Amino acid sequence: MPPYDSFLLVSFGGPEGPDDVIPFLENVLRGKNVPRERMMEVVEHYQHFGGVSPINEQNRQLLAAIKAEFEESGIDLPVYWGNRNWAPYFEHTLRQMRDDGCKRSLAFFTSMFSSYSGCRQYRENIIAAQQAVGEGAPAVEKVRMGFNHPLFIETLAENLRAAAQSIDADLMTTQVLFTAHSIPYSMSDHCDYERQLNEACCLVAEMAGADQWKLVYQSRSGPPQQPWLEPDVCDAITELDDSSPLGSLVVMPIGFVSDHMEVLFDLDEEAAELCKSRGIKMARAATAGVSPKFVSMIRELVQERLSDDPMRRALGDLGPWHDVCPADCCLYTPQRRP
Ligand SMILES: C=CC1=C(C)c2cc3[nH]c(cc4nc(cc5[nH]c(cc1n2)c(C)c5CCC(=O)O)C(CCC(=O)O)=C4C)c(C)c3C=C
Ligand SMILES: [Fe+2]
Ligand SMILES: [Fe+2]
Repeated sequence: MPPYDSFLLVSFGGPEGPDDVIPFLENVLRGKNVPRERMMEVVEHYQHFGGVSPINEQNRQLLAAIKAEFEESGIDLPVYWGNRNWAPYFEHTLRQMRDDGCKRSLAFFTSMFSSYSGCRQYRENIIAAQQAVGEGAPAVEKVRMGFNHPLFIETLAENLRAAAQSIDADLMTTQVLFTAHSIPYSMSDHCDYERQLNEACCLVAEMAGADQWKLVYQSRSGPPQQPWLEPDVCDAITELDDSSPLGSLVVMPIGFVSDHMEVLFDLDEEAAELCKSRGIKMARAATAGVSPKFVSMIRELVQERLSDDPMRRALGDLGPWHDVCPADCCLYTPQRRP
């Protein structure tokens, strides 16, 4: 194998104007069992913010921060960026990389937890793009999942403490809700999504000194008869507040690496409104975004693959995740509508 000669940021993509919203969502939902009405609801969320998702701008900033971090650490790899659902698409990026002479690339996926969507589907997308580019397309290998990396856990623990401080809440007594994207059981049954999420929540809560926490879900898209991971964040707030008034609440979107539309709408609008109507003081903790420790974690995940050193840093009980996905990693057999 040739040595690694480039870095690829692999992400989701988002619309950059009102006319992009429907074609973007059609890309997202291709092959997924999601009713058209749910898609139209999400169209409204995006249009509410002018049809622009913050995710692309966040990825541009992340890429610039990674480039600077590599330069500072003496890592001599050019950086590239490709998306699943919006430009720059993988095919375009891989073609550019081939033209620039890249043969073998290390990729970071903007998903910290294993699932079809965050692991296997990206690998399938990259294979399809390599086939489309044809002869000379670079090989792409992903770095391991970073859900239990000390620098990820430290970043979130700091953000959790800052959110609690912003509403004068004591984390020893305040309810914390960690949220992640809900997925259908047909997906979660074949991956370690829940196990990794629970581990990361435990580690962040322990490091931040948060005693009362719960993992909940958001952004469910499936038809009502299909089971998806629960409870939903708003149902959880209602239930907890009904059983004993919450007073204050900290919500941390642990399943998302940046403040994109799902965070802005489902948490900063919907959950915040619910809390306001119930007199609950709510703070939403920041995502990892481009915080220096998170960028350093990405650099460390790359550096460990460039060296022969088998050392892999990880906190908790699950150990460092695999460098190379096994054949059955994150399978998904969507139940299609008849
Ligand atoms: C069957 C599973 C999923 C459906 C249906 C689904 C619909 C859907 N998702 C978005 C927007 C985003 N989803 C993101 C992450 C994400 N989505 C799923 C699963 C489904 N989404 C998972 C398991 C994950 C986490 C792993 C990952 O891919 O990141 C993100 C974040 C992406 C990022 O890079 O941060 C967005 C944005 C929409 C609009 C949508 C349809 C209604
Ligand atoms: Fe999603
Ligand atoms: Fe996987």
